[in-house]
Amino acid sequence: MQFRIEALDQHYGSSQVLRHVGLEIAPGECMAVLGRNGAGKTTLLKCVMGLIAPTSGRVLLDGEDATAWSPNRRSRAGVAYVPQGREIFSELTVGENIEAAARAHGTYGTPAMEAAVALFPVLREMWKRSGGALSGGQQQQLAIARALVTRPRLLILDEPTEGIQPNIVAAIGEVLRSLKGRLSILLVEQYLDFAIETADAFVILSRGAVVESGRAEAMSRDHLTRFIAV
Ligand SMILES: Nc1ncnc2c1ncn2[C@@H]1O[C@H](COP(=O)(O)OP(=O)(O)OP(=O)(O)O)[C@@H](O)[C@H]1O
Repeated sequence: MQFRIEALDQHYGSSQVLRHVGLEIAPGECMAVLGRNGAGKTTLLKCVMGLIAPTSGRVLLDGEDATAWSPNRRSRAGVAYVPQGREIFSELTVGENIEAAARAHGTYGTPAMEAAVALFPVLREMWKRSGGALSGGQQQQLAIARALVTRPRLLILDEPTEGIQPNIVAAIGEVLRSLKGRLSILLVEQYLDFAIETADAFVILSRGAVVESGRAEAMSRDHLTRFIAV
């Protein structure tokens, strides 16, 4: 998907949380958004998904102005969002979580559903367990698979590595890298090594504004660390 944000402003009451944020992701690439706590990263993702309306600015999906679209319409247009904290249905089984998403998007029983599940072998093993019985890392894998079942063309991830054991972080990183080329990824991430291994481009937010952006190969680890070190 061709994805672009133009001059996005967002306020909570009188406090301005996003300031003229602009960015663009080339089809099939991963952009990582870095920034300290409270920089506005989650707010930015919510504006992209349509969960909150920006005060001004535009969100463009394949060149179309989607700023006023509902989250549902964005989802049908190919945007999938994995929020921080994952928000899977913990009362439902792993299979039911996947199948509900697939039914809602017309992919139930299709190769697309099977392919999304196959990316995380643990999900088949745990198919009949309730979502709430999974470890945090397994829940994150379920949340990503559930997003992928919808066949997105833009995948939005809010801190997918947060609080997750290293071997699962590695598995998630491998999956994201394998998806590049087929879909675009907007990744908010505090874990710098993961972002460096995964992203093609970076945007750094500070107090709601983009203070730095560029191709991954042009940004050293030391340079990036300066912006996110507390
Ligand atoms: N619903 C809300 N009402 C008022 N202020 C909010 C609300 N949500 C977030 N904020 C404030 O907006 C600012 C940006 O928050 P946001 O969650 O987007 O930052 P973030 O970069 O994602 O931070 P974190 O890494 O801690 O999640 C913060 O100062 C936060 O306190």
